[in-house]
Amino acid sequence: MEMRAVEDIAIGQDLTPPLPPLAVVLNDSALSSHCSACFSTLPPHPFFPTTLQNLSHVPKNIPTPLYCSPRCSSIDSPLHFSSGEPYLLSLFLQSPPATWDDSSDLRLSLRLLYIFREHLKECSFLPSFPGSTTSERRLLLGGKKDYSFQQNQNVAGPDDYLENKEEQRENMKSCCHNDIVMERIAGLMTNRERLIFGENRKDQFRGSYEEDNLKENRENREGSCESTESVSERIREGAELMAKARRMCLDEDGNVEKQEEFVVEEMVLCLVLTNAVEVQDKSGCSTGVAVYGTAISWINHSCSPNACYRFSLGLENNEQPRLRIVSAAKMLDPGNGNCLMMEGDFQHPFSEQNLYGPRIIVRSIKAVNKGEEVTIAYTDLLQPKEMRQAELWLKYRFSCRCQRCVALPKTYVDYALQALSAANSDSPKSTINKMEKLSLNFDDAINDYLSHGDPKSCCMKLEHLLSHGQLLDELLEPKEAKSPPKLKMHPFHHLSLDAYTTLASAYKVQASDLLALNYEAGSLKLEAFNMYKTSAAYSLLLAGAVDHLFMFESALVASVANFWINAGESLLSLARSSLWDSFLNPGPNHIEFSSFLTQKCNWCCLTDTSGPNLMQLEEIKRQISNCIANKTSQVWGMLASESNFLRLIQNPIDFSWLASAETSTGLHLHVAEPVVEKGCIPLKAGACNDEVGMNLILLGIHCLRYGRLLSAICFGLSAERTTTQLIEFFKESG
Ligand SMILES: C[S@@+](CC[C@H](N)C(=O)[O-])C[C@H]1O[C@@H](n2cnc3c(N)ncnc32)[C@H](O)[C@@H]1O
Repeated sequence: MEMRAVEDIAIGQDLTPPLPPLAVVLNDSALSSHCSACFSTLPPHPFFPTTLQNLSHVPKNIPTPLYCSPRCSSIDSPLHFSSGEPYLLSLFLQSPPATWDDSSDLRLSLRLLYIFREHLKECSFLPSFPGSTTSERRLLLGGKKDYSFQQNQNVAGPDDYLENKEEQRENMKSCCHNDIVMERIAGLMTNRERLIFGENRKDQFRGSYEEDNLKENRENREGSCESTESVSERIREGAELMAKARRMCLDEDGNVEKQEEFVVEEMVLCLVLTNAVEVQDKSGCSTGVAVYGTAISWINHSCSPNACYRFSLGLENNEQPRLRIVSAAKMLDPGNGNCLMMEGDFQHPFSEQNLYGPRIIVRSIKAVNKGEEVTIAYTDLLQPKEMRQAELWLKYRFSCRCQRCVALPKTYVDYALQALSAANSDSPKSTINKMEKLSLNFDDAINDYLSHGDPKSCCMKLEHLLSHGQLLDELLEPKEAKSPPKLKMHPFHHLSLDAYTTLASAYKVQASDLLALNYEAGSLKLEAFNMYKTSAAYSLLLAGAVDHLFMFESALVASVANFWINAGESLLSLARSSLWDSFLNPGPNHIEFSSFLTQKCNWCCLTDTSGPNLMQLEEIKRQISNCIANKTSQVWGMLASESNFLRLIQNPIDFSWLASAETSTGLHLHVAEPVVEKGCIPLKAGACNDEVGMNLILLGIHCLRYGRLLSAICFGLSAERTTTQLIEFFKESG
């Protein structure tokens, strides 16, 4: 299945109304901070579950879902208890499973399994799924006696189907050897066979591949043989836990036989692994996981997608668009009733409460023609091709054949994400080995910060790796101690991009740790100030490097928007910091800050409060990025001064200097010439006589504005702050 546009659609438009999930759960870590029904942040006195179930059966001392209102509690808690979720949480706590570190996918699967069975009991006939409807019905309802269904006495319950346990098992097995039943439940693909057994029986790779792609696909698949086993082991362990939880919920002992098969649980778990999307809050942090209906779950992946999605927690008052995508099958045959039933018409038992859970909205990030396939990204698009392919194969068992993946030679972006600088003169084979080791060394350095809370060691190691491309064991015995540092990791390499993200955060943490230590000590203040500076510089470098790649791959818009916003906030926080008082007199803190935000920039539409008209997007983008380039050239020297690595970067926005750094070693990295117009007219500085500080503020405002403009493309104008809101924001944070 795939989804197509029903009409021509411009960039930055919603393709769906906000669609409610079939089922949704919070991550384990968000259970105590967010409402389990609507995902909003919990109030100081949250509400507990109101349940219809017999509470005496529910295990004690397990995390309880909390709610923002009695209404949310009454919507969600019956499902929480009926599905067996509390028992799964208790099993998780008693003996944490080896292959699952968070229970959310398993709890989501339990909820879906319950919902599917409720739905089947309420329908006198199954929706027109292709294939044997009877076997699907038998498969899902043929489980053990389920007391939670007793309320529906007037419809056929599971017991009416199969009383005998052996018969149930045999029936499940036979159902599962029916291809069609294995493939889908409620129209959603389970992918169970491929996930558990590796290759599909039908060779999905047969076809018109170019030789190179065939070879590469084979290598990716061979490389993941071992991981196929670990994936199936994980599914098996998860399904067993689900089965135990369901049996405990049914007032049984929860024992399962050693060789028992948990086919139904496996199918629903595989459906979750194949279709679930990670729910994120406004700041991009993952809060939970959800499965949506076919309108969303039938959207395929591309590494250069034309759409993205966002979540909406409240009711959006503005006019809601209709569904502007349909399945390819329906597009070809609009009268096809089978398809009609499958497209968004599946109603779960809680459908009257259509406000349940965070709703999803799909949005175009490129212009889409009528009839064109609508695609989204299942993976991080800032990974090079081989990494994306390996991840997609591991998680979904398909080889992506999108335009970006089949391009020969590779696209510029994929080339750049793996490029080494010309200073590297090793043979290709030793380069591959070295890169593998380097990658481990980067992971190790980042781990110092993330797992061991040691930002200082992390920064030291990462900067050394970035500027020398030298393995850490070489670091102990420097071979070329006297030679000047050379830029060996390319600034666009994916490891470099990861490193900038970590460095921006680790320097900021170090600075606040220092200030917390002793705010009054002058030397510490200076050190902290320098760390804030370096952190802002890394944020700017990250935004500049990804913006360069964005010029060649417009699907990177969501990432680049985020990086510009972070850079803007980081630069403005630096400019607003009271630490300036110690080193600059008078510092930019003395400037009437809001006057900067309200002044009109002569070269771009900085103070356009009505929000950008997306039709003029290209022009606005060009103007703002010119201002950014201009201001950057005036502050970069100051920002980069404390880091050996950053001093090697001549300009973090305009990378034309790299072309000359690429010497004669056979690597010809094409570096685009950025469109930079000189002579951005400075805003009127008012009483300010500190040029650096003023430029820093102007740069920060432009970065923020540019990031918000790009973010409006992916997430809508509501995500874009007006100038007035910006002033409020900085008044609060100042
Ligand atoms: C969420 S579903 C997408 C809809 C799916 N095509 C269907 O028929 O229901 C995810 C599954 O679709 C398939 N898929 C998605 N994108 C694909 C792509 N670019 N190439 C091949 N298969 C893809 C994979 O089997 C994947 O596990």
